[in-house]
Amino acid sequence: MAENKKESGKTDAKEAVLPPKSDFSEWFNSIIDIGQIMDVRYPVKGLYVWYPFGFGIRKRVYGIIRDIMDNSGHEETLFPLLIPETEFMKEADHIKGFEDEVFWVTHGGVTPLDVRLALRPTSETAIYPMYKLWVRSHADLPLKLYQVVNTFRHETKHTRPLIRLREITSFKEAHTVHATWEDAKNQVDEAVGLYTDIYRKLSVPVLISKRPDWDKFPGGDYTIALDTIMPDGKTLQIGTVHHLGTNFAKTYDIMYENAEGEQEYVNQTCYGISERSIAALISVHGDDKGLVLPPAVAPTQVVVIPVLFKDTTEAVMKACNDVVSSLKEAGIRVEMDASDLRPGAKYYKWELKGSCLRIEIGPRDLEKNSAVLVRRDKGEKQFVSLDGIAETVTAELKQMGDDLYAKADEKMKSMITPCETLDEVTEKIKGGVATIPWCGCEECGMKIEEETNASILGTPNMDTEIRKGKCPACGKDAEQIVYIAKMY
Ligand SMILES: Nc1ncnc2c1ncn2[C@@H]1O[C@H](COS(=O)(=O)NC(=O)[C@@H](N)CS)[C@@H](O)[C@H]1O
Ligand SMILES: [Zn+2]
Repeated sequence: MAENKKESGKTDAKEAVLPPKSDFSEWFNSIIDIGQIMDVRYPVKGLYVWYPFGFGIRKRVYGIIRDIMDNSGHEETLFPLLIPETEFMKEADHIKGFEDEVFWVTHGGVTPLDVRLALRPTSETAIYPMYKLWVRSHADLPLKLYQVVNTFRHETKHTRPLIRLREITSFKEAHTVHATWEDAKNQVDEAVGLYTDIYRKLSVPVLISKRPDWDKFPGGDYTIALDTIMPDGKTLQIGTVHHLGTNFAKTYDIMYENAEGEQEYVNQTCYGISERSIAALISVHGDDKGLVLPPAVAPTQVVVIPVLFKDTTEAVMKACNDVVSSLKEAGIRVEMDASDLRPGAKYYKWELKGSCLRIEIGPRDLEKNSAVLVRRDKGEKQFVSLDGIAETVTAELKQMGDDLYAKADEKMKSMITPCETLDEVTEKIKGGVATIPWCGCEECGMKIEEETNASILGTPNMDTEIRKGKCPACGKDAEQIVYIAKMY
C-alpha cells in the first residue's frame, strides 16, 4: 500500500498533528491513528482493526514471543473459541471472576442453542476438559502448551485500543501441567523469566510483583504480574503468571498415575500476554515526533534518502541502490524514499513511522565515499563510510535497542519513590509508583488502597527490595514493602 497516497478514510499524516507526548492520553490516541497502528472506527465498542503497518509491528512482537516460548519447551496449539456453559460454569471462583465479562452465543441461525456457548474470555475451561483426556501418567508431564488467539471480555471500564479491548486480538496464553506444586512453582519462576526476556527484547523495563490475594487470578493460588510505568505515571499490567495449584485439576478431574502407581491431582500454571505489549513499547519509547520503534520490531529499520541534484542524480541513485541491496543482503528491513517529497517532509514521515535509522547520500558524501546516518532516538548526524555499511548499520541497530532499554529503565526507576506516609504516597503516585511498608494483612491493604485511591500492585518479587518500617494503616512492624500506583 503506497504510503503517501491518501488511503480511503486514512487521516493523512500532514493534516493530523500529533499532540506533544506530555499530553500522553491525547498523544496515544493520535499515534494509534496517524501512526497507522489500528483503525478505531469499527462499529462495535472495544473492537478495533489492525492497519497493515501496525500489524507488521504485531507480527514481529509475536515472532519474538513465539521464538522464546518455542525455545523453552512449550508447544503451540489451538483450542476452540466456543465453550459450553456446562464446562465454563464448573470452577466457582473462575465463574465469579468472569461472569460479568463473558459474551454468550445463544442461537445457531434462528434456532436457539440447547446449551449456551461462551466466547472464551481466557481458555482454562476450553482446555482443561481436554487435558483430563490427555494426561494419564507422570510420563505425560510436564505438559507445556500455548496458543495465540483472540479472546473476548465485556470490559465495563473505559475501552482503549491496545490497552483495554473487548476483543483481545493477540492473547498469548500458556497452560502447563506438572506432577507437584513445587514443579508448578518452578514453572511460574521460569515463565516470569521468559516474560522478562520478551520485554528486554522489546526494550521495555518491567516491575515484577506478587499480586495481593484479592487481586490474583480467579481460581488461582497466586499471581505474579509484570507492570510497566506509562509516561503519565500510571502502570499497565503487561503480563501475568498464575500458579493454579490443584484447583482446576480437582474441578476438571485431571489426575495422573505417579511413580508409585497412585492417582494424584496435577498442579497447573497459566500465563498470558496481550497486545498491551505493543501499547507498552509504543508508549515507553515514542516521542513528540511519533513512533520510536525498537529495531527488533520496526517494520522499516532503515530508510535511505537520496539527496538529488540535476547533474549527479545517476551517481547518487546508484550509490543508494547499492546501499539498499547490501543492507537487504544483511537481513535488514530497508526502504528507499526517492519520492518527490521535500527532504523535510520525508524526515517527518519516516520519523512519525518510527524507522530506526535514516541514511542520506548526496554528491558531497559520494566524493568522500561516505553517507550521513541519523538514529531516530538520538537525532544526531553521523558520517559513516560506505565501505562496510551493512556491518555499521547492524551494529548501530543493536546499540539502539540496548540504548532504548537503558534509557527506559533509568526513567522507570526515577518514577518509583519510597514513601513513609500515605499522604506522601498520594502525592507521588501522581507521577509514578510509590513504595511503602505493609504488614501484609488484607484489611490494612484495603485501607491503604482506599486512602490513596490507588491500587496495591503487590510485593516486589525480588528480595532486594526489603525495607523494614511501620505499616501506615496499623502501625505494626512491617517486613515487606508494596508498590502502589494508579493502574490502567
Ligand atoms: N481487556 C484487555 N485488553 C487487553 N489486554 C488485556 C485485557 N485483559 C487482560 N489483558 C492482558 O492479558 C493478560 C492475561 O490476562 S489475565 O486475565 O491476567 N490472565 C489470564 O487470563 C490467564 N488465563 C493467563 S493466560 C493480562 O496480564 C493483561 O496484560
Ligand atoms: Zn497493617
